[in-house]
Formats: sequence, structure tokens, C-alpha cells
Amino acid sequence: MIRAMGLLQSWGGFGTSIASFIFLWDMIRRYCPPELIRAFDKWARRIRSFFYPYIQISISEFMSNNLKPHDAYAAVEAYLSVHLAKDAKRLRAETVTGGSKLVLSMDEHERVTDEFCGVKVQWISGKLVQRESKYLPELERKYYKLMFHKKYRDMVTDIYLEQVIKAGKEIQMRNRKRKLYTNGHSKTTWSHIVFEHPATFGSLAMEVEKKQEIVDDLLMFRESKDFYARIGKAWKRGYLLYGPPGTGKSTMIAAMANLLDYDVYDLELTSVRDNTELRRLLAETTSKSIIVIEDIDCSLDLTGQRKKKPPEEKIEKTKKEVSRKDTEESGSRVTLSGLLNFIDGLWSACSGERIIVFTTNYVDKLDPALTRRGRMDKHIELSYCSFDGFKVLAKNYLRLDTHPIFESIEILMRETKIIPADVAENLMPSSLKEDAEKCLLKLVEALKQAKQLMIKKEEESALSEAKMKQAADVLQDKEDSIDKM
Ligand SMILES: Nc1ncnc2c1ncn2[C@@H]1O[C@H](COP(=O)(O)OP(=O)(O)OP(=O)(O)O)[C@@H](O)[C@H]1O
Ligand SMILES: [Mg+2]
Repeated sequence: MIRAMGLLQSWGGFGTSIASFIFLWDMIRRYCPPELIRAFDKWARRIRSFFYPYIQISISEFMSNNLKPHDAYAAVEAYLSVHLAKDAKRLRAETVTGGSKLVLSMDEHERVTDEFCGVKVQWISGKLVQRESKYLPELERKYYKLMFHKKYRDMVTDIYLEQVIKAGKEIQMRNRKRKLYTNGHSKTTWSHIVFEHPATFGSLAMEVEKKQEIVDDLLMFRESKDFYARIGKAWKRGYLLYGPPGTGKSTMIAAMANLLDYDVYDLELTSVRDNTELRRLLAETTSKSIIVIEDIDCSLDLTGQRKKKPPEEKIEKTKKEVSRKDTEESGSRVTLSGLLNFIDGLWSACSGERIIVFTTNYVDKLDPALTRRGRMDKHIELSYCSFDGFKVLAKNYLRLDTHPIFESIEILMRETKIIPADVAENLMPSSLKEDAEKCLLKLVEALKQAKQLMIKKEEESALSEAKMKQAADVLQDKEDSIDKM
């Protein structure tokens, strides 16, 4: 009993000394000049590290020199919130900008343990409140501290930390909202909106094998960082999508971005003043992005002057003609050589993966410099709707795998041409009451009309050919009679 009393007394004494120490330390912090406290801290740390076998690495929320957010801090935070936050006792719940999902992270002064190749390391979250001078407000800087035994120094600094940052960046990439950047309306810089296009390769009407080949190609590109480094080529890939209007070129670009989880830069060449501006815009694009130049044939030519389209294409008054006119008015002087120089030259030096996609309705009209192999790695033709393509659309729009009307649709599709955009329009119910069968009948009607139009056109062209031949024969007869005279 007496011993217990003595123990309590001594604990009481210990408590009192701790309280006096805290009081004394508080007084020192409050009244001593900050320089003196910093010097004291420094020496105290040196003495401690002499006896203490652990190493600490701090990763601060902001860079110490310019107060810019520190990328590594954000990556560590993402890594910890996914892999270790659940082990912490106190958590912070926050929504990611623009999202509704709650993300959990460690609250301040929490401690979690991670294990890497049998080595245990500790992460500690903290907050530092600093005042640079007494005239400035206090600054709060959050930080993560990594603690490990000094015998694992090389392994942790060379391998573990690198892997944490890499994994963290991948998590950030997955959590971020993707963006669609544009440079339209005579803007000299990129402006962006959130990219939320629902297109996927699953919803794209196309032959199954062809679609799978494109998907495989894209996925292989994404995973080929080391391969590109080994062969000494920049990690870039060019796709040329060509085909008539409404065959799904823009839809495929959205599906590519969704598959790879990339941002999209929609480059409006007609708004770019000259090659210098083009170079700057392309250099500003970020890694993991698709740079799109739609209707490349209408946007520029080799000489920098506008191309003249053949008469039959002029009939179609599309946005493309308007954009060409815009270029003339805005005085864009971007040349094909300028674009190609950039793709082959400076752009290759930008780090990270990028995909560049050109689209055109008239692949034959393109300059061979643009279509040669090595420049555009893959040429993809998007053409009129096949029966396979129709089945994808019927499944998506009407949830139908089969129907008795499919047979007549298949026969009509073999006899005539229809673009997927028209098939999609017919399969779209115009009211809640319109059922799947009505939509299929609408499509049958559209196919019949397209067939009639095709027959009429063929007849007309046969007639004009016959007339031309007749006129040529008359001319020949005249020439023959002149010769005889
Ligand atoms: N292959 C396809 N699969 C699914 N839907 C398609 C396909 N092609 C066209 N569509 C539908 O038609 C619409 C127009 O297609 P899209 O804009 O992709 O055509 P495009 O080939 O880019 O045309 P343009 O040459 O005029 O730019 C899309 O919104 C989509 O609903
Ligand atoms: Mg398009």
C-alpha cells in the first residue's frame, strides 16, 4: 500500500514536471525571438538524429520557394487515401472538385503503416503553422512525413517512393474529371469544359473484328511506354479517320478518349493565325490526351491558300465550307508543312503519351505528305452501315437482338447504302408510344427510299453518259466529213 502510494506520488511528481515543462516551452515559444527558436529546433534535431535510427522524409503541400502546390504531395495523398486511409482512426471526408463522390483521407496527426517488400514504413500526417514575419498572417502547411529505419534508406528513396508517386498519379488520373479543350472563336489559348461524351466502342456501329483491332491497338499503345523508349521513338500515335459524313468519325474519337481515359484537344486550325501560334498551342497540350483536327482537307493546304473543292462537293453546304470561309476572313496562315514539322519535330520532344487524330470525308484529296506511313500510323475507314453495324444500333436503341423484320433489313442493306447516322435516326423512337417494330419499319422505309434514289441516280448517270457518247459521235462524224472535204 505504502509502495503504491509512493508510486502515485512519484507519478504525480512526473505529471507536474511535464506540465511545468510544457508551460516553460510555451513561454519560450511565445516570448523568444523566432530566430532563436529555429536555431534551438535545429540543434535539438541534430542531437536527436545522432541517437535515433529512423529517417524522416517530409512532403509538404506547397513548394517551399514559390508556394505552388506540390505535385508529389497530391500524389501521396491520393495513394494514402486509397491504400491506407482505412487503417487510420480519424479520417477527413472531402468531395473532389466538381464531383459528388466522397474521398477519404487521413486527418491531421494520424499515423498509418505501409509494407513494401517486407519493410515497414510509417506515414504521418501533420500541419505546420508558420509566420514568416510578424506583419504577415499565419500560413498553414499540411505535410506527410515518411518514417523508416535508416538501413532501408536506398530501397525506400529509390524504389518505394517512386512507386507511391506513380500509383498516386494513376489514382489522381482516374479520379479527375476529363476535359475537352477547344481553341475556337479566334481564341489564342485553349479553353476547356468537362468532357462527358457517352460514346463507347460498344455503342459504335462497326464490324466486330475491325472494332476489336482498333481497341487492341489503342490499349497496346497506352501500355507501350518502355517499348517506345527502347526503339527511340516518341510515345505518339497518329490515326487518320476517313469516310462519308455521319459514319461515326467524331463518335469514334469520343469512344477512344473514354477507352483510354484521355483528355481531348479539339484543334480548330482555321482559328490559328500562323505556324508559331500552332506550335505554341500544341506544346501546351498535356500528356494523356488526344489532339483532334477534324476535316483536315478543309482546314489547310500546302501553300497556305484555300483549296478549291470539286464541283460535286460544292453542292453540299456544310459547316466545313463555312469554316474554310472563316479561315479566309481571319487570315489563318497555317501551312501543312508547318503542321507536319511540328508533328515530326518539336512535338516529339514533349514528354508523355499523345494521340493525334485527323478526320476527313475525302481521303483521296489529302496531300500524300499527310497520309504517308509513319506519319499517320493507322488509317481507319468508317463507311456505310453494314448489317453487323445495324445489329449494334438495334441492340443499343431498341434492346433487340433479333426480330423477323431484320431479314428484310439485311437484304435491303446489301442492295443500297445508308450511313449509320441515318440508321440511328430511324431507330430513335420519336415518342414514348413508338415501339421497336415501328422504328424498324421506319428504317425499312428509309432503306427503300435510299434504294429508289440510288436507282434513279444510276439511270440519270447512264442517260447522261449516253448523251455524252451521242454528242461525241456527232462531233466525230462532223470531223470525219470535214476531213473528207
Ligand atoms: N458508326 C456509328 N455508330 C454509332 N452511331 C453512329 C455511327 N455513325 C454515326 N452515328 C450517329 O450519328 C451521329 C453523327 O455521327 P458523327 O458525328 O460521329 O459522324 P462523322 O463521321 O463525324 O460526320 P462528319 O464527317 O460530318 O463529321 C452521332 O451522334 C451518332 O449518334
Ligand atoms: Mg465529325
